[in-house]
Amino acid sequence: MANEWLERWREGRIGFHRDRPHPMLVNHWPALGVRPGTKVLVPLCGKSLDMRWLAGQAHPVLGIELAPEAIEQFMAEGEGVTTRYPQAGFQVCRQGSVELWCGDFFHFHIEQAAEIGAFYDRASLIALPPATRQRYAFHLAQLVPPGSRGLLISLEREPGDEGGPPFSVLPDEVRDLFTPNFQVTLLEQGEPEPGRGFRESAWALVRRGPLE
Ligand SMILES: C[S@@+](CC[C@H](N)C(=O)[O-])C[C@H]1O[C@@H](n2cnc3c(N)ncnc32)[C@H](O)[C@@H]1O
Repeated sequence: MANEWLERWREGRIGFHRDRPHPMLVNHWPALGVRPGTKVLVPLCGKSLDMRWLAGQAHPVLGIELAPEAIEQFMAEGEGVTTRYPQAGFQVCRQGSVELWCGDFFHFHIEQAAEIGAFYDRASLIALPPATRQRYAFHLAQLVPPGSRGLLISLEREPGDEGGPPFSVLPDEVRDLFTPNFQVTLLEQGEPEPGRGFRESAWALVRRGPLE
């Protein structure tokens, strides 16, 4: 799967990338009540402009992405000085308050996640095949402290369409994956995208404490 993503980036097959901040992020993030200054983890971040939007809301951003092309393009399309340094087996690029770690999300561990207090997933869970999604939900839960809030933007394909990525993740699966460690609230179910048949949905997640 990793090779497929690297190939997609090399060949520029990145139909998932949006050229403006996602409307569900813009509409729902403010109501989550994440304090300005809270660092936001963005797993499987691509070169999403959502990270610039979050930075514009006074959030330091830590994105994790496999493909070096994605990170280089993000930096080239942004403004300001880019610094590069190795950290914990990842190559990190920083521009302003956005730092992008190049490597596998599943190799990013709690010791590196110390300052993280919120998270944002658009098209990350749904980029992963079924067997890996459970691992993703568990790994995310390990990285964020109790009380952390996040926004998840998931996707459903038309009934019977089993293709992917992006994979179809139905609301019951979102609940099953995250309920063990998060409070899960459906915020919005969007309309099917014309011509594509995908339908995105926005979810608020709050990391539970050990006794909740
Ligand atoms: C569907 S794209 C979504 C990107 C971004 N979230 C967005 O909304 O544009 C999924 C991204 O995850 C990256 N990816 C896939 N598996 C990964 C992994 N295990 N660790 C880090 N990045 C990964 C891919 O290279 C790709 O850029």
